Formats: sequence, C-alpha cells, structure tokens
Amino acid sequence: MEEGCSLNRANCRSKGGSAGFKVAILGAAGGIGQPLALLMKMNPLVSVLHLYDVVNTPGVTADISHMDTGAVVRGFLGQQQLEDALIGMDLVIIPAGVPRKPGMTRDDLFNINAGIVKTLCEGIAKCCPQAIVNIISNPVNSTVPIAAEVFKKAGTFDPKRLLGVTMLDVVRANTFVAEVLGLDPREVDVPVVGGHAGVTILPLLSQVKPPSSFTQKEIDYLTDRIQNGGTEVVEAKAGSGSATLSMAYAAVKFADACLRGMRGDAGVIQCAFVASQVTELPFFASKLRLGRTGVEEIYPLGPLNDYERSGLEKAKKELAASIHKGISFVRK
Ligand SMILES: NC(=O)c1ccc[n+]([C@@H]2O[C@H](COP(=O)([O-])OP(=O)(O)OC[C@H]3O[C@@H](n4cnc5c(N)ncnc54)[C@H](O)[C@@H]3O)[C@@H](O)[C@H]2O)c1
Ligand SMILES: O=C(O)C[C@H](O)C(=O)O
Repeated sequence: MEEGCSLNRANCRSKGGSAGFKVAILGAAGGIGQPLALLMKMNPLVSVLHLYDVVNTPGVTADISHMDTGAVVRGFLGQQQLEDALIGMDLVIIPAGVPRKPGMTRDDLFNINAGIVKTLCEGIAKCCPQAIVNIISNPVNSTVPIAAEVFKKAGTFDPKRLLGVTMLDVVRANTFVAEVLGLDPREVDVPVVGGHAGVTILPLLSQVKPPSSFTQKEIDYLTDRIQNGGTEVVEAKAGSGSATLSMAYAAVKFADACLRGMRGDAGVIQCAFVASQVTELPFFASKLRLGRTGVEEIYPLGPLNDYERSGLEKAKKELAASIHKGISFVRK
C-alpha cells in the first residue's frame, strides 16, 4: 500500500474554510466541464467547487481535488445528487449537454439539450434561487429563454442573475482582429452583440478598441470568421465535438468577471446574452456591467454603421425564432 493511504482521512484536520464564493459546474465531466473545473479550482475567488454530472464525476473530482489551491472540491453523480450539488451555491455554470458534429447547426442540439437545461434549472430554482447562472449549453439563443421560463414558473426569475455565455465570441473576435491589426490580442476589445449562432453573432468592428479602421475586405473576412468560429472548430475536430479548451478559457474569464462583480469590484464590463430592452426582443447579447446582484446595467448598442445595421436586422430575425422556440418549449 502506498504511504499515506493508511492515513485515516477522518483524523485529518478539516480543510478549507477560506472566504470566497461557492461555485457549481453542471456537466463537469465533459469536454468543457473538465478544463473549466481545473481553471475554477485555480481561481482564488472560489472557496467551494461542486462538480456535478451524470457520469464520471468521482474520477474528475478526485483528480482535481489534489491541486494545492484553496477551493474545496466535492463531486456529485447523477440526478439523485443534483440537489446536494446545488444547495448554497452563489454561481452555477452549465456546460451540460451534447455538442455539434460537422453538418449540424446549434439548433439541431435543441431536442436533447432543451430538456437537460430545463431539468437543471428546476433544481436551481428549488435549491439556490439566488445564484447567478451562466448558461453555456447550446443553442444558447434558446436555452437562456428556457431557463428564464423555468424560473418564472417557479417564481424565482431575476433577469439580473441569468446570463448566456457569449464570451467565446468576444475571445475569438479579439484574437482574429488582433491578427489583422498586428496587435497583442490582450490589447484588443471587440464588442460582440446579438446572440450565439451564425448571423446572430454580430461583431461591432466600428467600436473596436483601440480605435481602428478596416477595409471592406477585412470587415467581410472578420465578420465571417467570427460568426463561423464555432463551425471552424467543429469541422477541425471532425466528429469528436466542438470547442472545449477555448470555451473553458472563455467560461472562466466570464465566471471570474461575475465573481469580481459579486465581490463589489467596480467597472466589470462584459458582453452576455440576457433579458434585455436594448432591442424589441426579450433577450439580446450586449455589453453590460456586472455587480453584486449580477447584471447591474445594460449598455445601448452605440452608433452602428450601415453594414452593422443590416447585420442587426438579420440577427434579430433569427434570434426572434430561437427565443420563441425556447419559450414555447417550457410553456407547451
Ligand atoms: N456557449 C458557447 O460558447 C459554447 C461553446 C462550446 C460549446 N458549447 C456547448 O456546451 C455544451 C457541452 O459541450 P461539451 O463539448 O462539453 O460536450 P461533452 O459531451 O463533452 O460534455 C457534456 C457533458 O454534459 C453531461 N451531461 C449530459 N446530460 C447531463 C445532465 N442531464 N446533467 C448533467 N450533465 C449532463 C455529459 O455527461 C457530459 O459530461 C454543448 O451543448 C455545446 O454545444 C457552448
Ligand atoms: O460551435 C459550437 O457548436 C460550439 C460553440 O457554440 C462554439 O461557438 O464554439
């Protein structure tokens, strides 16, 4: 027997207790879930990390729990442990559900993922209705409205606490724009508004920071690459899934922003898909300020050029249908 195995764990001094937030990841054993769990275990703002999935959480939890960082990690396996995974959580991140294969749209995932997100949100409404919820599961343009309807039915809906994660679109946009401009991507900030699928992903290149101008050819290239970044990865992975590593990076960047807002940091601004009055649609992704209670301010779109105005009309048409589909799924 290895040295140390004979140590009775019950005799160990209790671990943890550092101040910080309690975070749950639902779908924690998946392609996104595992690197997301790894990165959240490294986040000093996290004191407790709950890893929930319907498969493989004991192994992932044992593995991650050996990292010598502050967060205490606990694993939860299967529907019967969902409530224990959720009780007391401040932030719940949901990457549960199936990913795309080549030739599929995100909407093709609706039939499976809608039910998964609905069940998980029913658990949140029951066990941690005050938690901030980050939805990653696709199609985000429909799963966020599904979550909202579940919370409305339960009487717990707070639009400030429900956020669809579109951070990967911003991460990609910063990367691709930086490549074109010959800059460090960390110096570039591209607002991406609308939603998270094809033409609903609307980069506002006229508002890039630092202020930059682009040729029409560059605008066409960048818009197409940002809108189809997910498909680029799905095709490169050739049937084994969609973006997982860049998504885990983006999810952690976004979750960290939520936690910094919850801590009371000033000026925490990110884009996300939320209940919104920025357009006539009930949900829309745009720049917003995160604070102690979640979304504290949603910013208007700002001046758009003709190209962006036309993109916005296309985005709104597709978004309206996806939002309606999500709402109808719960109201049916
Ligand atoms: N928002 C975004 O920008 C973005 C980016 C990439 C992927 N995604 C989406 O994230 C989702 C997950 O992608 P992935 O690559 O991690 O997939 P994956 O198949 O590798 O992992 C999904 C995990 O969810 C788990 N799961 C399934 N049903 C569950 C349930 N009822 N409760 C809890 N867990 C459950 C699975 O067991 C699996 O471990 C997909 O829908 C994908 O389209 C979104
Ligand atoms: O493209 C996908 O299906 C996954 C994700 O939404 C992405 O943008 O990478």
